[in-house]
Amino acid sequence: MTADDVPVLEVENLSKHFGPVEALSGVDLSVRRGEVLALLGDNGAGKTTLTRCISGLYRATSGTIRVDGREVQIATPQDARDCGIETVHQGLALVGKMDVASNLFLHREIFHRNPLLRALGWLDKRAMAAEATRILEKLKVRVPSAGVPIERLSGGQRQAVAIGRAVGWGKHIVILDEPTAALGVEQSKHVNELILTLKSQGVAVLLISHNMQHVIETCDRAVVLRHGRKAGDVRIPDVTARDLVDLITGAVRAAA
Ligand SMILES: Nc1ncnc2c1ncn2[C@@H]1O[C@H](COP(=O)(O)OP(=O)(O)OP(=O)(O)O)[C@@H](O)[C@H]1O
Repeated sequence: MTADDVPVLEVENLSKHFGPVEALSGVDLSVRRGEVLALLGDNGAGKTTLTRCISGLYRATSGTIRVDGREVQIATPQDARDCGIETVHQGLALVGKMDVASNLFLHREIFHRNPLLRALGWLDKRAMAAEATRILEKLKVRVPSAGVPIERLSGGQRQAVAIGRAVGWGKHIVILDEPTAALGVEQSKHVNELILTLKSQGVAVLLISHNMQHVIETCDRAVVLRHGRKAGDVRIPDVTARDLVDLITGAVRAAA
């Protein structure tokens, strides 16, 4: 087995109960390097609960999570980050008044090289802007400059900056929670292109989406949840958008 055959992220028999509510029951999934896996399901199917267990916001009731073939214990968001898992939540958690570079470096600021200025908490803004520009170029993200405040960017550009922050630090597993939900056609196209760029750079992407066309265009495989259980694990080239909707809803179509 080569390194590329080992899933970078593997979830086995994962369950999460909230009191009597079985939000997830015995769910398995795996994602490989450079693979985009869609996580699909109707409202309440368990998608958010599953990604929260992987990103350390919830503690699973039972089950195993492996990263690069090794079992890991994820009890906090920091544990998930330490394993190389970053999540871009729908709220994005960007600071509107701060510029692109400062947002990319939030909690990872580069301090001034001069020891005195460093001790006073001065940031090396020039180094941060240069590194931010490098990250954005690598991801082919187009923003006017690293110095522009986030509040002046479009929704798609903000999404791209949030994704850049997630993967710009060598993280190799990224969970994207409906990244195009609030975007128009053109902006969604850019975000989908960014997802394909991540794929080409070997990042494993777990994508929650309700947009079947986007799933068909960007994903390699889809895991479908229904009432907290896995209802399907399909290769995208083998299915149509209609097949995916049927798996999500549990509809049984008469044979043609
Ligand atoms: N904190 C909680 N306490 C109790 N029940 C919860 C909690 N979070 C989720 N649930 C329940 O778990 C089930 C799965 O919810 P979840 O939010 O994971 O679904 P989802 O697939 O993400 O739905 P949506 O697409 O609407 O966001 C639902 O029945 C929901 O009511």
